[in-house]
Amino acid sequence: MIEIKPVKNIDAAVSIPGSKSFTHRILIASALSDGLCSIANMLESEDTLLTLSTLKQMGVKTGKDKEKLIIHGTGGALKSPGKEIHLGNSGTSMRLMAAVAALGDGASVLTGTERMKQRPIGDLLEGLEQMGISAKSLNNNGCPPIEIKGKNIKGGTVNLKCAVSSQYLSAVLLIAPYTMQGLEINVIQGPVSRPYIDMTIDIMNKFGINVKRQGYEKFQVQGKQVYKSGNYTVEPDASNAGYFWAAAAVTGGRVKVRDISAGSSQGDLNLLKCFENMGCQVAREKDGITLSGRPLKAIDVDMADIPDMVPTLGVVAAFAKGTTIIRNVAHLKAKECDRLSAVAAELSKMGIDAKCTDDELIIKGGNPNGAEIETYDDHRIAMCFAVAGLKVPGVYIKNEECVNKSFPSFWNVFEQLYL
Ligand SMILES: O=C(O)C1=C[C@@H](OP(=O)(O)O)[C@@H](O)[C@H](O)C1
Ligand SMILES: C=C(OP(=O)(O)O)C(=O)O
Repeated sequence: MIEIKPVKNIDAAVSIPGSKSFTHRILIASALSDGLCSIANMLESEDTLLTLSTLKQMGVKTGKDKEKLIIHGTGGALKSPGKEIHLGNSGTSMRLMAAVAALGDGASVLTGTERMKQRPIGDLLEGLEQMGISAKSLNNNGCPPIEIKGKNIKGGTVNLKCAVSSQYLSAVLLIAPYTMQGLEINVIQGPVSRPYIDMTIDIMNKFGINVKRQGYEKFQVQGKQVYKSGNYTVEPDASNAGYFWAAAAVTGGRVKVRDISAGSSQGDLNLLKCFENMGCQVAREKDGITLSGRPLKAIDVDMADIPDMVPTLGVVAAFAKGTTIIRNVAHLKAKECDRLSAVAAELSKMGIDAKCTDDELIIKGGNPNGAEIETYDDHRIAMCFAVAGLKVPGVYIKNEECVNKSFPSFWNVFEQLYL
């Protein structure tokens, strides 16, 4: 357990490690590419290392060139690992690698933590089956462990439900170039978390693959193609930058996150718009983005597209004047923990009137008190409640090492707020 000490007059500039979502995608596209790829500034965290080690177990060779990771592309010819693959509680690894495993030469079994065994994947398995892949939930409950058997994937038309997770669509898109007939994907529910689909297509384009699309409803990719190898640099993680802008918002200070660009396809940058609507000032510059805190007022906001920023905004809302309503976020119940209940419970411990419905979080701003915060083994709960402790004495974060999932250096960067 770690105690967070309050701090006044924050005026800091911080650097954030590479994006988790881009790292997963670049690792996969590189592994399936036609030659040598180099990756600079990749995120080395629990989750991204799970994706990398799974690729290695599927026969992908890697090396190092100074700080860069080198990946020898396989052209899409993967071998099946021959033993169960553990993907921890990394939903992105589980969903994306479920599709990639179909390129293996035999069966692959993917599993994870007890929580992962409760996180749904059935709609993706149905989609994979429509492409001619055998995809089974081994406990017949639409959750991991799963068994995938593919090889020469037929492709064709897939009707995909993406009301629970956009990762199902990203997964199917990423292997679409490796199908025989190409793929036409019709999204028949959702999608939630839409910017992650744009990020997937962004990476596919950078690796030389064209995706035809009609909004978020229909996607077409030609078959029998291979990703082009090249050199890639991972941009800083916008979701993890959010905690540092939140620190400025809550304390009335100023924090610059270096090297993050307002033009990025990372949807979580839209958290900044929420903070502006709450009264903060944002300067989007060439070398980074700075947020200056001001007196906060409540907002009414739809966060379906940026689920990972809900806990962050929830904590900031506890310090705002009025009642904040965060709408259309049912998918938060299927994350590392049930994040709607977790945020409401921990804010309540801090003396804040906070409650959730099936798809909303409702927070009445006030004067939070200190508390021992339960983190539910969820990195984002640990990081966003740490922000509250910058303003309120007596905030303790339990199991603080759970930040390793996406941001192992979080506590070191956090300390820079005290300099
Ligand atoms: O594709 C991705 O990289 C992600 C998609 C989102 O999940 P959902 O689409 O399940 O909401 C997000 O919560 C997760 O952290 C990363
Ligand atoms: C939901 C998250 O990750 P994943 O789905 O990859 O476990 C997250 O990082 O907040």
